[in-house]
Amino acid sequence: MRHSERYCFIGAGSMAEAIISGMIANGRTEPAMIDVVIRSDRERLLYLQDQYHIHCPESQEDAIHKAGTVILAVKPKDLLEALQQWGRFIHPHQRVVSVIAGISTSFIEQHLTAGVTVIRTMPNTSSLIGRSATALCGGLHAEKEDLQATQEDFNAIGSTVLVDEKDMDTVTGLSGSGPAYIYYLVEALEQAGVNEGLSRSVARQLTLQTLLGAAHMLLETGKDPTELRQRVTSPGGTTMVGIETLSNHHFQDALMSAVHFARKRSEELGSAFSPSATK
Ligand SMILES: NC(=O)C1=CN([C@@H]2O[C@H](COP(=O)(O)OP(=O)(O)OC[C@H]3O[C@@H](n4cnc5c(N)ncnc54)[C@H](OP(=O)(O)O)[C@@H]3O)[C@@H](O)[C@H]2O)C=CC1
Ligand SMILES: O=C(O)[C@@H]1CCC=N1
Repeated sequence: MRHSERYCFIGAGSMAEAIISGMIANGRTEPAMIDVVIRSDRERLLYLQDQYHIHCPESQEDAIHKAGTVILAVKPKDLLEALQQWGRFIHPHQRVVSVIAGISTSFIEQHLTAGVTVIRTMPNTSSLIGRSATALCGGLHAEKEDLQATQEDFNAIGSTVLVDEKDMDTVTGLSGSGPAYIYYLVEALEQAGVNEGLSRSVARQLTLQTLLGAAHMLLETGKDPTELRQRVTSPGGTTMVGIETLSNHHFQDALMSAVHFARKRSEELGSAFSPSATK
């Protein structure tokens, strides 16, 4: 016997909600097939049940036990407690999918019954609207069908790519945290427009459509970003001055450092949870 179609989320925060919302909206599963296990925040559970009409389990232990896929969606610092609290209800016929930054599949495997399939993923909050960029890798017991099924789950909320586990920290620094870098950029562009005299609503509309248009240009033309940038940059024109100014402020270095240090932070989060940590 392999997996049931039920999903059980351990953790009811922003990432759990983003995935639940995306999976329901995209028809990957039905609200009645989803349970959420909480630590203490009953109001949050009631909110999710009200908002998404997800299942209301009689017992949290049962909800975990009956699921085919158990999704670990707690903060790294809460993982050990969550595994100690709920891990004993997880059995080897289930698939455990972690969305937790920094934590290795081997650490999770070590704290579950021997043989449980563990998949490590790194989605992002754009899951909420079906636009996540998710990378994933399998642990020791993950078979091709487990990776395929998890890819199908996450394809319902965006795109997926399989990577080696050694690359998961980089992925976390790039596309896990990435939406925040883009929002930061948008804040600055919008504010720049306001500083130069535009109304906030006009500045926002122009910024967002520029962002959207550039993303679609990259996706739909398949052209290299350097080529597309050069096409905007007329010799002696405005863009040239803008790009020079960004370069003088080490704009690209700043982004590369952001990804580098976010990756290191992901590694640090994980190093507190090495597989040798006591069971
Ligand atoms: N936010 C993001 O953009 C992304 C986050 N992630 C990863 O997703 C994970 C969750 O992040 P996020 O959703 O932002 O965090 P939140 O703090 O929003 O949610 C964490 C949830 O876990 C619950 N929780 C903690 N301990 C337990 C427990 N023992 N049993 C059941 N539930 C428990 C918390 O409940 P309570 O409120 O009671 O503490 C809370 O509902 C993190 O590991 C993060 O690395 C991955 C990709 C992107
Ligand atoms: O900031 C964090 O730690 C999480 C992981 C990736 C995005 N948010």
